Amino acid sequence: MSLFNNSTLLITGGTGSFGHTVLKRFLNTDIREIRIFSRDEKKQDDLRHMLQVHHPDTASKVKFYIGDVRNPQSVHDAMPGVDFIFHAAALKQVPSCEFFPMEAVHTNVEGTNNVLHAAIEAGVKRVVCLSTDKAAYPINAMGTSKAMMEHIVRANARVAAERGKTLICCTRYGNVMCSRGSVIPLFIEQIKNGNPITITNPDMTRFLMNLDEAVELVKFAFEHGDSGDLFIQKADASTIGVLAEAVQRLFGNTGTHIIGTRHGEKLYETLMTKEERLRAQDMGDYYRVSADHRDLNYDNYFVNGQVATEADEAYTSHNTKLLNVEETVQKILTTDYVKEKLRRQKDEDTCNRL
Ligand SMILES: O=c1ccn([C@@H]2O[C@H](COP(=O)(O)OP(=O)(O)O[C@H]3O[C@H](CO)[C@H](O)[C@H](O)[C@H]3O)[C@@H](O)[C@H]2O)c(=O)[nH]1
Repeated sequence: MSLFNNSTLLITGGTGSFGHTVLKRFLNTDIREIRIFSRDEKKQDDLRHMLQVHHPDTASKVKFYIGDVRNPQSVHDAMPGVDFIFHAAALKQVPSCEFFPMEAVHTNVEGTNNVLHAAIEAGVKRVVCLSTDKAAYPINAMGTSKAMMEHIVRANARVAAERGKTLICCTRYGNVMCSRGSVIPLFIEQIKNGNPITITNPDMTRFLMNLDEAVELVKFAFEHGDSGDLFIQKADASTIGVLAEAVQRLFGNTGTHIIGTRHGEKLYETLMTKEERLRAQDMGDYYRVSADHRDLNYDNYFVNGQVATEADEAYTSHNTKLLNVEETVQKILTTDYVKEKLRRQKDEDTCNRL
């Protein structure tokens, strides 16, 4: 019997890549209902049809709610009967949030607050919120809004823990390979169209994760999280130059074109700050960073002597293991997206030969 036995799971932003992967993982379990909450009726309709075609026996477990995390009433209306929430709804594109930062505030900051207030009010048992490495030492609007989201998670977790019903925690992960709007699908399309691939800066590094790993992290947080915890998955990284070569090795070389760093981009990402690293608990494949459970009466927590406040180094995509081209090829081959694109390419090649 799983932890989800006979329960209802709500996924905000449920029609995205993360939601699809959660459905793939949980649909055939003893879960009672998966509730998809999102804004776009077309994406919901596409998902509904996909379920009808590929999962006719279990499709009825999935229920669709049109709404927007920005709208507290729509969030409230989706809550009755919910046991657990994976909060994935977000604006996540760095350049677009730079141009429209208030939109990031509305969705990532206010939207998260709406979800957590509604969850606490409805007595939801557990909520896992999804954050990003861009929230650690943020320099762009998207990362800053996600950093604020993490603070809102901790503040609401504290209130919820006092009331004793809802456990709220958070996960933070790096780039999810082949998620919507990300660089690997762009490189593949550019190659397929015979164009050079556009590289911002070949020396930039990014943590690489696949969608299954992202879901695994959320599941780990769900199973092991205490109130206000932040969970981080250990991950390898690669430079964008190496990533580009790996994609070219699989799909062909149509040349490269350097376009320069985009608005708000960092040379490398930080998954865990120096301050968090000092108090992180190593849990094998994951780190747990517990919330500071003191209240505002600091006199009660007086400690003699000097207390260290930071580790020597943050955990970054520059100082984690950097994959070489072959290792990056193997890593990107773990994604369904790349496997499917290669299979189609092979079919097209066979057709052309006939
Ligand atoms: O034409 C391009 C576009 C991007 N890149 C580089 O490729 C890397 C990855 O770019 P993505 O656009 O895929 O990802 P970002 O690091 O910008 O992160 C974005 O995509 C992630 C998904 O993996 C998360 O959603 C994240 O929140 C979101 O900001 C970056 O170093 C970027 O500079 C290029 O070289 N050429």
